[in-house]
Amino acid sequence: MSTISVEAASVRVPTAEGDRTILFETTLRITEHRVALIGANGSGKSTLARLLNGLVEPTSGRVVVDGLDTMRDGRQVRRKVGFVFTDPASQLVMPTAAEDVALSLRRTHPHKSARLAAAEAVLSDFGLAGFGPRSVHGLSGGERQMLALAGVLATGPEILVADEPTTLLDLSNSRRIGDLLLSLPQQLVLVTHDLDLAARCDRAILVADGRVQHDGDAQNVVDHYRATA
Ligand SMILES: Nc1ncnc2c1ncn2[C@@H]1O[C@H](COP(=O)(O)OP(=O)(O)OP(=O)(O)O)[C@@H](O)[C@H]1O
Repeated sequence: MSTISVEAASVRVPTAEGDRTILFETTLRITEHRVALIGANGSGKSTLARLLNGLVEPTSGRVVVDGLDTMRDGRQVRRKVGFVFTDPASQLVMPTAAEDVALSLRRTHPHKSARLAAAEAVLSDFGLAGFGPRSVHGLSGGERQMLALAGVLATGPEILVADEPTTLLDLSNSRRIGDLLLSLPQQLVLVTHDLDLAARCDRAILVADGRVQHDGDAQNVVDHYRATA
């Protein structure tokens, strides 16, 4: 597994009332396979998750993934750390399912015909066999989320950061995607309000008011959150 180091990182953002700190000086070392970020709405989970692949840059401190600094080595970090958004519409940019996955395969498959064939294989791996020609807009929420996940994983990331990837899904799709995420060989950092899913991770980090409030064995942290929320 990779080592993700958050070193005294804080995030401040400008607001109409002046600068506001949304993540206070935070230090974490993540080496576990599956780590959940949990906590109330607006506590800072997404901000922390976005720091890990450079989508958000620390105002002070730094974030280092296997020796790569997210600010200095942003491109390499983003190649290593894939990010799945809550709303798949944020990342499905091509008209059809096959073209969308093919876009992720540009680097590994420079020739178009081989790329489209590889995209069909990826779709099939994710239970979307035959979906290639379909418009991404005509897919169900679960199918779209699966496609977004397939597209990110097709880029070959070593680490996957997923920000509430099951929130928009019905019970059955949310279970399906949750199970899939936890079964991935990649290291996973999962922002979630699904505490049962969080408890199945190797470690959970509870964020409250821009600070890490509790950190450790996932079941213990989830139990603590349930008892105190
Ligand atoms: N760019 C920004 N400018 C101003 N405020 C921001 C910005 N990004 C985040 N915030 C604020 O920082 C706080 C933490 O946001 P964040 O999205 O990290 O929370 P979260 O724990 O992921 O919440 P949720 O569970 O609701 O998704 C919120 O109050 C949010 O409004």
